Amino acid sequence: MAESVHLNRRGVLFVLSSPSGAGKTTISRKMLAADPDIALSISATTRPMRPGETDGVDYHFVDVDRFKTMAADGEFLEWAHVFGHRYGTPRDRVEDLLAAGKDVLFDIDWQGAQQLYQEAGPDVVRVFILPPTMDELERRLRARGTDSDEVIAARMARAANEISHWDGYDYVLINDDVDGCFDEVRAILRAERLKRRRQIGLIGFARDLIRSVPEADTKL
Ligand SMILES: Nc1ncnc2c1ncn2[C@@H]1O[C@H](COP(=O)(O)OP(=O)(O)OP(=O)(O)O)[C@@H](O)[C@H]1O
Ligand SMILES: Nc1nc2c(ncn2[C@@H]2O[C@H](COP(=O)(O)O)[C@@H](O)[C@H]2O)c(=O)[nH]1
Repeated sequence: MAESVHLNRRGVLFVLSSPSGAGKTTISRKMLAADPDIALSISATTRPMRPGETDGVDYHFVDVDRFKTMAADGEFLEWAHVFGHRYGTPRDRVEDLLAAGKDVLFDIDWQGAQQLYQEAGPDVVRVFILPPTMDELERRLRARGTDSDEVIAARMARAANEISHWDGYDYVLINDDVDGCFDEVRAILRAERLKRRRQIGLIGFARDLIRSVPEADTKL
């Protein structure tokens, strides 16, 4: 049997953004459950914890002073104000995951996606998730049952602004059906992992293959 070949590859920084309620947390959870090679970047936030959330799992819940210190100390890869609170991506966890050979999943808004792209360029893959309609977006926010009417109104008011950044993304999906959208997200990740520029040592591997043919005609 032929020897199997394994090339290492650069990790993917996989960003999911959407207006609040379109379903990125739902899709993220499915991805993490289905794929041991990708792990979640756990953001720090100053927003209050929701029922069902766990500190250190869903977010690191910190107060404003702590957040400001972390930002001043350069602990964030990116951070932004969203819905009147601060949210940021701690640098250490992302670097540790990449060093361990994992891909990293980010559930962040368009401001974070832009900053991350400035930091890490083509290692970043940006996916934007749209709701099928704005009525359905509001229905999902209400059905989630985690936010007051006031919070839901603020999120709906901001949704159009968030959607207006759709063209800053590499892929745009409509989350009509969760399973269908999840399949599309997985297909994107699978294809992105195979991209030539992510394969470390591919140039040398191809060159050695060519050189291993003594009489090779490499001229066109
Ligand atoms: N395709 C879908 N059809 C119906 N309901 C959905 C679909 N996708 C997600 N939902 C539901 O919509 C609600 C909002 O989804 P979710 O919390 O994943 O949104 P989100 O984009 O992560 O929001 P936020 O930015 O506020 O965290 C949840 O109750 C989820 O179960
Ligand atoms: N720029 C960043 N945006 C983030 C980060 N973590 C989460 N988010 C985004 O905030 C909103 C609201 O999230 P919610 O959990 O309060 O509903 C949503 O769009 C998230 O994607 C972050 O570290 N940086």
